[in-house]
Amino acid sequence: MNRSSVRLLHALRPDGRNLWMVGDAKQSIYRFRGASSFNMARFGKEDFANGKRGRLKRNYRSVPEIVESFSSFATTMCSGDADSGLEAHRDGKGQKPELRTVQRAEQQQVALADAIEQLRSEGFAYRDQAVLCTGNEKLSTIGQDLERLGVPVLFLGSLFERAEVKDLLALLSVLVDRRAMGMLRVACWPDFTTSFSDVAAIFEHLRAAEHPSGSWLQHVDAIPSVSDTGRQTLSKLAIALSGFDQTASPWTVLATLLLDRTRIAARFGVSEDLADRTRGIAIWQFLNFMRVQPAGRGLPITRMLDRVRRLVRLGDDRDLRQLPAAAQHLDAVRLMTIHGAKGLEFGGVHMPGLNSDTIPRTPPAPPCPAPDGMIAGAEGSALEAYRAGQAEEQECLFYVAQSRARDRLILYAPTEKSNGHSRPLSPFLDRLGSALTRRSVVPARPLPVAAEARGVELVIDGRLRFGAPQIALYESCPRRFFYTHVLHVGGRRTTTAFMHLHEAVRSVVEAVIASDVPVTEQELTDRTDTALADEGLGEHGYRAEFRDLASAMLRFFLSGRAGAIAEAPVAVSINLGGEEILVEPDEVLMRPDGIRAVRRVRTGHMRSAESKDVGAAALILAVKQAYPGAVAELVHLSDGEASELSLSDRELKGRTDKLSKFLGDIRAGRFPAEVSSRTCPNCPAFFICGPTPDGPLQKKFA
Ligand SMILES: Nc1ncnc2c1ncn2[C@@H]1O[C@H](COP(=O)(O)OP(=O)(O)OP(=O)(O)O)[C@@H](O)[C@H]1O
Repeated sequence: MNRSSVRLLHALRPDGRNLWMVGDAKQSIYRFRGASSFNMARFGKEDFANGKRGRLKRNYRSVPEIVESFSSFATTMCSGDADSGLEAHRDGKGQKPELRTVQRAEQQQVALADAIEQLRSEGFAYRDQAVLCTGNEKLSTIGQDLERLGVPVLFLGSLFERAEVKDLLALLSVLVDRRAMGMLRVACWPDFTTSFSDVAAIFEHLRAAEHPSGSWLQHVDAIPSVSDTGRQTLSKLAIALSGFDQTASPWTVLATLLLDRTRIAARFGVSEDLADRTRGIAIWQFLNFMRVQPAGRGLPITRMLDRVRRLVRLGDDRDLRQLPAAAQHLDAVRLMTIHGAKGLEFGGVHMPGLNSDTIPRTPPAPPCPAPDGMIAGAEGSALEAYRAGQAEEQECLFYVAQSRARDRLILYAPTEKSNGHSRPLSPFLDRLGSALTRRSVVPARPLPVAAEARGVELVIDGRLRFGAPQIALYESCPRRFFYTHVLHVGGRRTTTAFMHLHEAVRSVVEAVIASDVPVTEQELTDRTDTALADEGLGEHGYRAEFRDLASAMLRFFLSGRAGAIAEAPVAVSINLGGEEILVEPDEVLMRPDGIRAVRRVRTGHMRSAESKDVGAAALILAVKQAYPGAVAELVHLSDGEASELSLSDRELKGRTDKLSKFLGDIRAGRFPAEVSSRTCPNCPAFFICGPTPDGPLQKKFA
């Protein structure tokens, strides 16, 4: 119930006669669409005066032990009161809710799988058990872990992040990507298994000369250093894709490939394995998505891929997460968000992650809060109202989750962080009173490692050598670093006009640094215009705005050089345990105050971690080594700011140790992905990120 629904009711029935409303303030979890317990509280008073009010006190669903647990919690909730408890209608022969603690996070999923099997042996079918979490990302990980542990789950998750769908996206991308990075995944398909060294040979071949996208498949004999088996498999792939090129329709390509030219769809169709059935459903859902694509200009596959990125970035793929009704009969554990489970009930409910950093969660302040005083019934500023509402909703979520359980409720929490420090339990647990039993469990088996988390068998000839910005990328996502700087396939693909603007500014900056004579105002204007035109922005609808932006950035750049003497920047090589980090300052200035500044110039904005990351540490180390007494500066032209880097000795030591560790991890082939639904859709490797082909990969860096 939100304010709009109250107003609508008012318009329909101003006097409130014959209106009947039922609600549970303790289950108000729809704040994001304006529903709150406040609306319920005033419904029969202010909104429709003189309403009669009653309380429903009997719970028919759960065993008394579980009712006692959430009722005791309810009496302490913001939206509850001393009379919030319920009486159980069922007989009291049930089991108390349990908290099962494990030491480390990865043991939690094993404990969960063990408990699911235990309940099954007690007579609760998989389909009568649910795992509830607050968010889809967590569910996705749990779902994959449970499948690896042999527990069938009913959960699609984000369709485009599912392995079998990514496999298909990667295959389609091979037709439109000149560098064919999708081969990394296609080479892992049972139908087209290709060794890592053969895939690396394809990448090498495509880098050496320009080939129209996908055309190389018709000439596999021309690729040097591919093994005979590799050639045979690639010919099979060429036959499977024959007749299709970069202009093909994605639906036709996949329907033909899956149904006519391979046994892939048939295999999923006849498989008895529940995980295969879910994969089949995901592919069916994906094909349906592809069949109807909005009209537009450009290559259909590229357009579809761009649309997928957009949908995931905006979280607009929600409809595609829904399982079709036909899947509901499958005997598999339900994985749901608490929001998704509202209104449902299960014999056994499992709730992992009962830690203080998970529930209650304190979300960051909203970027655009409602104006103060706008939220009816709220006290304090808009931000305080937001915080209070969030705190209330976290309690409600926990209440809803518990009250889904008919017979068994099992909660889980790890007690140790990955660094060995203790990980506090959720404060909500203490509010369940004596209704909760607690025990710590030690699962007998380990969690099997996921295919994509396995290391890469990297054979490195000589030492490692990376630039400072490259190693900084390893810090933000080791997997992206692997694609970009080890395999050299992850470069930027689609460039926007805005990116061209930055390229134009960059080229003027480089020209200014390279030139010995100071630049006049007129020259700067001319150079800016030429650079913008070279980048294809001369006729752009926003050319005037782009020109203003470029001029402001370049003026700021020149103002930083005023009165300083520019020296030729030299690259500095830092040796770390025999490996090498190369730092190339953009410019070195002797300032009028006699201080030398070694500067890194970027056209964009400064990222929040940039002044403290390992790239910054490498710049400081380079300055210490080659320019004693100088200061290191990060210049960001979009911010109009130059910031001097300062790391305490302790911080610098920490970052240096980190740099050494990263180099060690790279040598050992460790490239875990830093998965985030916010940043991943922007990554060039979004569609291919995952497992790598079998076999060793030879590399030489220095
Ligand atoms: N009078 C009754 N006698 C026996 N069982 C009942 C009765 N009313 C409801 N139940 C059972 O209790 C359970 C909960 O009922 P229902 O789903 O209608 O409640 P609810 O208030 O909508 O629950 P929630 O809001 O928590 O999802 C169901 O299994 C239902 O069959």
